[in-house]
Amino acid sequence: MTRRFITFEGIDGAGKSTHIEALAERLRQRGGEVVMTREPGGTALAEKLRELVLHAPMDALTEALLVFAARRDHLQQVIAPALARGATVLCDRFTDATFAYQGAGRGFDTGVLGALETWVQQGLQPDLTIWFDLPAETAAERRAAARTPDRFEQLDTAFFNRVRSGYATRFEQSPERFARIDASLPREQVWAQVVDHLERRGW
Ligand SMILES: Nc1ncnc2c1ncn2[C@@H]1O[C@H](COP(=O)(O)OP(=O)(O)OP(=O)(O)O)[C@@H](O)[C@H]1O
Ligand SMILES: Cc1cn([C@H]2C[C@H](O)[C@@H](COP(=O)(O)O)O2)c(=O)[nH]c1=O
Repeated sequence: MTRRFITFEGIDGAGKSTHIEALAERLRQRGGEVVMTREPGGTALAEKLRELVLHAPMDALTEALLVFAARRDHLQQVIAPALARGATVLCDRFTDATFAYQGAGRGFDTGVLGALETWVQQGLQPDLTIWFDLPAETAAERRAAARTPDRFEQLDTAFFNRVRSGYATRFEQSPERFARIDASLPREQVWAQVVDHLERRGW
């Protein structure tokens, strides 16, 4: 069975969650185990760290260390075992989010983030990263209609413009790994782009 590690990225409110469940269903219909998970989170320990990262005041280094600590536990307990048994793992956010939010958004040293990435992941990278890209203003309008904001969602458009440019930098560094989706379009057209990228890979 083909093991695949697919991650979903984008600024808050980009529309990732809307499509992950549908993609899981599509892949299940083709046979094989599909594991849906998220970061920060995905294990009991990592979900506790998620609560802190999303709600407790802290500086950018603390934030970066906590998301990587959560990631290490998640990789050890969930992602690596699932990939080893041949499952497809769909993960709502991964390390590109750390470069985008803590790196570009908060201004934290990306060299340090790169060192942590190497230590924590030991070379493991997603096979495909679906990046839901849209203007910060559009995402803010969607979030406003949807929910109570957490620590990140309270930040201004300038922060989310930096986060978006952080994703663009990661995209430029590894274009073969990324599928960039125009997430400003209506849901059906966003989904059609997701399917098109999978079909291009024969998935
Ligand atoms: N293409 C779309 N057009 C208009 N609204 C959308 C579209 N896709 C999703 N939405 C709406 O925008 C809001 C945010 O979507 P969603 O929760 O899927 O985003 P997200 O990227 O998972 O956000 P977060 O990462 O912050 O959890 C929801 O209310 C959702 O219904
Ligand atoms: C993995 C990761 C996440 N974040 C931020 C990005 C979001 O604002 C939240 C997660 O919320 P979501 O609704 O589940 O998308 O956490 C981060 O700053 N750094 C990271 O590495």
